Amino acid sequence: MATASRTISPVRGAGDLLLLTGPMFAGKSAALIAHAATEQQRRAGRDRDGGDHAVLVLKPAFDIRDGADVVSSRDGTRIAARPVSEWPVDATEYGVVVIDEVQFMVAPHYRGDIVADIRSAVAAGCQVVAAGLDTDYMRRPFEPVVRLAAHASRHVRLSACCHRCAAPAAWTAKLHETGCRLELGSGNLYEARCDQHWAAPDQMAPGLPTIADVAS
Ligand SMILES: Nc1ncnc2c1ncn2[C@@H]1O[C@H](COP(=O)(O)OP(=O)(O)O)[C@@H](O)[C@H]1O
Ligand SMILES: Cc1cn([C@H]2C[C@H](O)[C@@H](COP(=O)(O)O)O2)c(=O)[nH]c1=O
Repeated sequence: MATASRTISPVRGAGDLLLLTGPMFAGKSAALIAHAATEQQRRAGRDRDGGDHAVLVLKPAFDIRDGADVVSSRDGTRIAARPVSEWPVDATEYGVVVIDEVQFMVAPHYRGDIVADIRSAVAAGCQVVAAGLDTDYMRRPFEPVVRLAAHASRHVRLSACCHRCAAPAAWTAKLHETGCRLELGSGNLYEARCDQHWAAPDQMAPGLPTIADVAS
């Protein structure tokens, strides 16, 4: 007697886009990694190829902050990722495509239009999860992220804790002006700030204690 095939691969339903935004330190990468890991586990047991073509994790090749081929969160979690500077031709072979730091996917770091690329993947049936900063250190919108919001079936805006008072922080502040809008960095150059404590680099109050200073 013939046994029924255990699975069909790749599993393909209706595509959709989940967008995760917020300032730095808000947990965007942590949420993205958790989502990718859950989908990898769920689909590994279900897909005929053991999940090899289940989840594709992408990051901009420009972002080498924590290693070229990994997405990592400040909470210590990490996941292997493919660095890209254009949309990969095999992306639609995957059921789920997860993308971190989508604000960097613009010229000269990315060839093409990331919003159009993601929309094509969704139209082809991929579940896309994208994370990125919605605003820069001057609170100016990051264009691809704001455009993506118009196409997201779900949009979750996360907040961080203000580095100055621990209140919910919607903004990122840059500690000194360098003249670069796109500049890799972490706590050395940026802080999460609430409405009360956000300031442009040239307006930074010197000597203001951080929550770390207050706690120690
Ligand atoms: N000011 C802060 N506000 C919130 N979380 C912080 C802060 N500073 C450090 N963290 C840590 O950073 C983690 C989130 O980091 P990460 O996932 O890298 O965020 P994002 O990708 O949004 O920058 C939190 O779970 C927490 O452990
Ligand atoms: C505000 C701001 C940030 N960046 C850079 C700094 C980091 O390398 C990333 C954000 O990483 P995270 O995972 O969200 O912490 O973006 C920038 O280039 N320009 C900015 O205005």
